Amino acid sequence: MSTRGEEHRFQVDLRGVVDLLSHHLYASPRVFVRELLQNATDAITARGGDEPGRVTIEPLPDGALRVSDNGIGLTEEEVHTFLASVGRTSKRDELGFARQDFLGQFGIGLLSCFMVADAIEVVTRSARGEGAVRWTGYSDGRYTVAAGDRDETGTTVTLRPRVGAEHWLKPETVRQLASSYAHLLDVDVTVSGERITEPEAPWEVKYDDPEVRRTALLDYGATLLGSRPMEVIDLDVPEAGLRGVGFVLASPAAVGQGGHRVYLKRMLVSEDASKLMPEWAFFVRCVVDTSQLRPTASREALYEDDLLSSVRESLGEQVRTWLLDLSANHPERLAAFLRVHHLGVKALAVRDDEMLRLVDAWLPFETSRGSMPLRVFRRGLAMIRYVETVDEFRALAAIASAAGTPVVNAGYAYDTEILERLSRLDPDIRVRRLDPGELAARLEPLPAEQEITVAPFLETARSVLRELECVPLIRQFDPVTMPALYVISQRARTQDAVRRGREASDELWADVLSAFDDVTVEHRPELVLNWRHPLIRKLASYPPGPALRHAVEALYGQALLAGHHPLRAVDSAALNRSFLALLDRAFPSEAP
Ligand SMILES: Nc1ncnc2c1ncn2[C@@H]1O[C@H](COP(=O)(O)OP(=O)(O)OP(=O)(O)O)[C@@H](O)[C@H]1O
Repeated sequence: MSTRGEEHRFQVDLRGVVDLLSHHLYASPRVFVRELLQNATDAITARGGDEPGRVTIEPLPDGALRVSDNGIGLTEEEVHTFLASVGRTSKRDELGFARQDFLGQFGIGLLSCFMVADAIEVVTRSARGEGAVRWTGYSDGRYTVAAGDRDETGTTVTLRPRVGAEHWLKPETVRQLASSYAHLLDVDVTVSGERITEPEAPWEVKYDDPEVRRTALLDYGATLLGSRPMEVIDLDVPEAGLRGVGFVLASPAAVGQGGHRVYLKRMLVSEDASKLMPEWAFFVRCVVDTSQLRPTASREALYEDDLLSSVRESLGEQVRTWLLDLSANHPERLAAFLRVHHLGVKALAVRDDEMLRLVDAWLPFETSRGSMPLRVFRRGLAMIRYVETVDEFRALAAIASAAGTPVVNAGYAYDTEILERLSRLDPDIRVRRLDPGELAARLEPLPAEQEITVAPFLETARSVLRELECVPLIRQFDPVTMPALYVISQRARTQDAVRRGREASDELWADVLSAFDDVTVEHRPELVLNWRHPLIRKLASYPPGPALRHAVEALYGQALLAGHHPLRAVDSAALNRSFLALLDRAFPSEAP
């Protein structure tokens, strides 16, 4: 037996290959139009010279489609080599890399025509001389070569539709596909005699007035996006031969949603390309043309390589620069931007320090000092305090601010995470959730001699509130319009939760939970009565008795309601009881 066996060649079954392409490579048969156009433009590039490139697309009355170019053409030998072997291409160098001038590189593009055609006829005449050649390939793998009938250099490809795929070759379909793929090509492309190519990419058109250019580009964005974008950003990455524009959407977008329109050497690759921009720039939709990025084999997406990742970085940088320029020179436009995209920007600020900085400097937060960016709010404060719910903010903002403890309302999505991350911008920034208990402790007590005079009233209040598991305090605070404030400290809240859990659970759990219940110290919610309120002063001078007890219950209920605290059954009962009793006192007898 010889060590070196007989050599054989692979037999490739064309039907299997086409099946593979149509089911696993291309998303839709529509790409055959692009592959034909790409081959034609590559051939025009290969020919060079001064003659303007022309591609003529003609849907024929019998349902066939004819695509002609005045490119370099093929000799008979090349026809055998390139058209009849899968994976052969004239556009790769010896090392297998795609040559700079062409987009084709795999030698499979023409096969995509078999998704819509049973037969492909190529009539070609090479610029290198020789006569014209006619090659006809069939989807079952046969092909024929004969002398062709063609005088000018170039190639004509004719597709005869396969049964069921006729609609792909219809004039309207072809026109629409060709113009979507090829409208930016710098060769002349016509469909049924109508020119579909534009002389220049919209972002390359020169204008004397930058405002006129901006308006024209925004109009262009409107036609692409279906609604007018709010801003347009020029994009330029020379090392990737990339130029284009980014449109800032005028309505809120979600992170990771919607892609970009990418042209490769002016041929559309994708209307929905992802990964071109960093994730945080979710509010931008790009339209770019690049000469250096690589397409995937289907040419429907960009190949993820080092160049793409450096492009992404540099585009992100350009959007950042634009944002910084906006904040420095057009604050009103930045404000408009944030009004639309604040939620997305906040979502990113939780992960991206640059966005965090932007939020800190520019995004208005609701605070007890009014609506302002955090950077302004925290000026001169050793500690940023926030409350976690909108209700808590409504209840505490005025008091906190009067007590010299300004607070931020962190009751909306991402607020707490953003606040807790602020120290990443500056390690000196300290942030803490406001504990209402701590706030109560900061309210001003009464002078000692006054304390003594209010002692009897406080005693009545204590006995009324004991049943409601609450303790009274008297302090003087602003706003004077607030008679009483219900305060539940974080520790009281925890203790309360444990107790409620224990009541609702079985014995075993009750034992487990009681281990957490620090019985040695009672942390009760507090009802802080405001000495500055005239009603409280009046009540303090009142003799103890049922009227005073009902007044305390009513104040308790009102404070719960004002702070949007949940009402337990006992709380509602106290509120009802006091309300009716006080009404009854207001109308002691029948009307005269
Ligand atoms: N219109 C044309 N004019 C001249 N040569 C052509 C034309 N169409 C195809 N060819 C030749 O046929 C070869 C194979 O074309 P095909 O479209 O299958 O692959 P490709 O363009 O080389 O690569 P890709 O698979 O990436 O498109 C090309 O390399 C080219 O040499």
